[in-house]
Amino acid sequence: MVKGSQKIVAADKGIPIIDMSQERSRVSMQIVKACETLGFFKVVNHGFDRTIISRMEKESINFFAKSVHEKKSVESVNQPFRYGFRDIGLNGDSGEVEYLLFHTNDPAFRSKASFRSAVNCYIEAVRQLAHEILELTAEGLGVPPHTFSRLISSVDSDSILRVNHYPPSDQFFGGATLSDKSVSLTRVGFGEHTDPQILTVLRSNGVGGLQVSNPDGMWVPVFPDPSAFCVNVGDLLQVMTNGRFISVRHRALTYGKESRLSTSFFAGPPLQAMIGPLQAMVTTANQPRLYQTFTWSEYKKLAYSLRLEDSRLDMFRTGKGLEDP
Ligand SMILES: C=C1C[C@]23C[C@@]1(O)CC[C@H]2[C@@]12CC[C@H](O)[C@@](C)(C(=O)O1)[C@H]2[C@@H]3C(=O)O
Ligand SMILES: O=C(O)CCC(=O)C(=O)O
Ligand SMILES: [Fe+2]
Repeated sequence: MVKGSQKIVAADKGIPIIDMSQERSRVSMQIVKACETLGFFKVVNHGFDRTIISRMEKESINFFAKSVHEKKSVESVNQPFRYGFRDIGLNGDSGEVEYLLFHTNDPAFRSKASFRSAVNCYIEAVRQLAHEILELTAEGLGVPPHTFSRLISSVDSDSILRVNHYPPSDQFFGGATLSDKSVSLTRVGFGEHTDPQILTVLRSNGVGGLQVSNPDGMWVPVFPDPSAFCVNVGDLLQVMTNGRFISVRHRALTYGKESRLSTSFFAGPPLQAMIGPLQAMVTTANQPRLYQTFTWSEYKKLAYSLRLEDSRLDMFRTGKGLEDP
């Protein structure tokens, strides 16, 4: 069931599509604007090696076509990095989705060498793309270029790769099937949430399902474009920009006749990194400091103790006790 009365507007309405082959200063200005207005944009002409994408997609399709027993056997001991089926997180969330989660510094899983190699190559390439987007973001904001990117390029950065597979609506994993006429064909694949990290870089096959919430409170379906990457601001970037950027709420629905495959890279900092509003974002009386400073480890622990749809950032607003000295 899809709950809530939030209206849905036309696909891609208000979603910026940024051509990365333009002059650098234009790209960086457009990125900043997109992060301020929606917290979400697509990038095209990004230079990502297409063979890396197609290998990753082919291996993922082969993997998800296996039996559940085989899929479960890839599990590493390194929880929560695993194969998951319907359950999301550890606090009772679920959806019409199965997935693989890897820590990018140790994507250890028991699968064939060609899949492991495809995953490793993809991680390196998508990390570089995230790095480039974060440098452009810093340039657009007029802060030192490595302000954000250094956090994700450190050897101990805590980034995650997630591969999601959403079944077509006639093959839902749980509950009623198409033969039950009273059942809606639209289900929640991945419930509404924000991503806790700095930045997410996502791509999908040509099947739709992703929706983002716009500032008018409408859901905007994201038109699927396998040649583009979708980028969304995460909670930490909202904090570092002192609320100037929006950590966008988003969800994935499943309603089509075909399987949807999405691959997301969640760019996170090292666990002990201190995260707080940048000085440059808190200078004037018009921009009072909105958030406390905390470590990513503290924030992550809180995020993982809550439900998917919970707003965690509110707990780190200033004026909530625990102020910085
Ligand atoms: C319900 C949850 C799943 C999640 C951990 C959490 O407790 C809240 C944040 C969720 C999320 C959303 C973005 C990513 O998909 C994810 C891997 C992340 O870092 O935070 C998931 C977590 C998860 O699936 O374990
Ligand atoms: O599959 C998608 O398009 C969205 C998935 C997502 O939001 C996530 O994995 O955090
Ligand atoms: Fe997400």
